[in-house]
Amino acid sequence: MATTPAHTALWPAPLASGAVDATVHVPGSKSVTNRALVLAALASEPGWLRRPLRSRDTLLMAEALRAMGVDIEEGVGPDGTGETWRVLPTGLHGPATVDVGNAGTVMRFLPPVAALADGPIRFDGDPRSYERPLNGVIDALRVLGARIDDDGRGALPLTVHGGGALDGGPVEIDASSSSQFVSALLLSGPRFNQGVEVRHIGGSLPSLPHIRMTVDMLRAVGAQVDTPESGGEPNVWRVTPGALLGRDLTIEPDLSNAQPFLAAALVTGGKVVIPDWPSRTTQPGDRLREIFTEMGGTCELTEYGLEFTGSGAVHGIDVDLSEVGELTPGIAAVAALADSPSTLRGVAHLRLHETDRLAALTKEINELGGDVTETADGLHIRPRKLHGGIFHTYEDHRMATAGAIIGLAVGGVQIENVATTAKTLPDFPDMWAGMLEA
Ligand SMILES: O=C(O)C1=C[C@@H](OP(=O)(O)O)[C@@H](O)[C@H](O)C1
Ligand SMILES: C=C(OP(=O)(O)O)C(=O)O
Repeated sequence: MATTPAHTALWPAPLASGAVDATVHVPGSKSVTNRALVLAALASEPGWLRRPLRSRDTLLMAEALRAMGVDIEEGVGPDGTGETWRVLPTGLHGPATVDVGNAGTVMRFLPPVAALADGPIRFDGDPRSYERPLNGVIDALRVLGARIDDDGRGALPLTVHGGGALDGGPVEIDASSSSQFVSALLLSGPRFNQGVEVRHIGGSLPSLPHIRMTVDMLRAVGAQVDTPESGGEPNVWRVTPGALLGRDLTIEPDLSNAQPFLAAALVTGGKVVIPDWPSRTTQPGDRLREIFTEMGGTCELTEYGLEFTGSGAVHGIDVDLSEVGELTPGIAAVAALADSPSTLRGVAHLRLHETDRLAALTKEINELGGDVTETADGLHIRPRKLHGGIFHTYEDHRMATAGAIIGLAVGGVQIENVATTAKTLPDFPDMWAGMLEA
């Protein structure tokens, strides 16, 4: 059960005075930015990231790579159009210390990179990072030839004793607690002497679109990857050793961070346009077009972006979210305001995210008068008339944005520590106010 944290600053979530009608420019994807940084750091030539996300998770990733010797210059692009990061992969060096904060992508993607460095890399992070599973990465790296000092719990803190190279080869892991274990091994795989063959042997694997994102981005920088989808065995991914190209990559908007704004259109019966919504993407947030349509909206994807319109009615939904777990808090918030019950399934692994999201959503929605129960792998949400109160966020950015969605429709909701949105969307309070003023 999530315990109630001490109150920090309270942010009065704005109540919508009517239907929203806004265009919201959403910053770059966390998942794409952090993969792009890792791949550029492992490449054999310089690369560029255009419109990267600047948030706690991505700045921690950049800082960690810099600590290992990678040169990352942040600036404005050659054509003057927005922010561009230039990555100069100048070798991976230790000793170094990496602060992972509470970023799953940093704590999972970087130990394999550290194994390629020429000295010890110490990993530490927020208290919650000690509780998030890392055993799949630690055990696999040992099988692949790395030396790691940890305290035996399969979690942070730890030191990877980089030896300048790693054998690589075949490895079996149970990635049912996080798809990031698979992504982590694949991302560095081209740089292992024998490449890598990752075989998942546990229960069902969550967040498959994020593994597809890893594979697509590896292929885009020249790696050869065999996957279950490309005719390989189920649950087996193979990466051939080889040099990676430096690319000039424009980062897509973060579609999971578009979620609260789309939800605002849904719950107020308004309209929100998200420019630059990609026509083809591996981001899980793309599933919102279908999920929020089933919950009462309509959407149109044009060359300009996504236009999403609420009908005024909000319906409950019965949905398996195993592929798109990070969307759960926002869907739960909308479901709490719906005209019929919802069942959200397939997301037991959310107990291991920034906080135990199933416990936290249940507790916080119920404290506003809701009727939510936890199941083994999700939530039952029976909408009831809600009232104001403090919505605790447990240092979870998606709890904060979920609370803001409820606050649009329920007066007197106060979000504790809205600043925690800085993990992936530092401008959230201003963007939210801007949407309501538009
Ligand atoms: O690889 C990624 O970028 C992510 C994978 C998913 O992790 P899990 O598989 O641990 O849920 C997702 O929830 C997280 O927000 C980002
Ligand atoms: C689970 C999430 O993050 P992380 O990358 O820290 O796992 C998330 O952003 O919802």
